[in-house]
Amino acid sequence: MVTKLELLPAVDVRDGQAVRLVHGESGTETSYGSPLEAALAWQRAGAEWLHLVDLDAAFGTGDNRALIAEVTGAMDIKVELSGGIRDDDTLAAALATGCTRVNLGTAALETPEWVAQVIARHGDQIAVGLDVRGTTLRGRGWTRDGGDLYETLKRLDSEGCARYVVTDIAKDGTLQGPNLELLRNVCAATDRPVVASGGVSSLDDLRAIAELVPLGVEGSIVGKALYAKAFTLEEALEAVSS
Ligand SMILES: O=C(O)c1ccccc1N[C@@H]1O[C@H](COP(=O)(O)O)[C@@H](O)[C@H]1O
Repeated sequence: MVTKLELLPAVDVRDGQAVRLVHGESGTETSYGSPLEAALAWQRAGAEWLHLVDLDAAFGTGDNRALIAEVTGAMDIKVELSGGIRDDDTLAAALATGCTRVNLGTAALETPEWVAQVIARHGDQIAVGLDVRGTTLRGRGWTRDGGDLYETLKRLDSEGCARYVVTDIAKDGTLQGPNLELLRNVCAATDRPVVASGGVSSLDDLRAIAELVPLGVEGSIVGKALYAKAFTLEEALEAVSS
């Protein structure tokens, strides 16, 4: 149980570049250069976590596996890895990078038996990404519906899932503020820690998410706001430090 909100600066990789998308839609990329440089910059700024995403693997347009392994290997901080981790081979490759945990999206919707097995086998190293539009989960690069958020949450809870990364797709990459109501509702539906994702635009947004720590929000992913220089990571860490 954390008392202070953890921040996870994001590095999303597409075609070898660090990018940000709007609503997670392919084709909306803004490029921010080298993923390794971005990750090292967040580490130098004091991050304790990195949220590293292979977008090509998530979209099914190839993968950046070697680069993701290079970036993870270069980090002294904890790494949460996601995108395209859907079977034994991709999970083994992800865990072999030395990452702290992986975040499963599509697999939790399409191959629930496999996900139950890997939760049982790997425990805290497995998080599930609940990527939602309204209360409908989306998989395969957020292009396909994958069932009801709360039914899936109930199933995953019963299987022992350690934590959830909750993304409001409508907010992601928009700088429109987080969906606090969604976070409150998910926290009310599970006793597992929740990592918030999508929409952070200001230090006040982070303070508002930090107020949900007593409800079960453990961390927040921060992406576009950092790349757009709405604030620095140092300022963000300071804002949630008490
Ligand atoms: O992070 C994004 O912007 C994003 C956009 C579109 C698809 C996925 C995205 N991110 C991460 O990918 C995993 C899902 O990958 P998969 O379904 O397991 O292959 C998701 O949890 C997000 O962390």
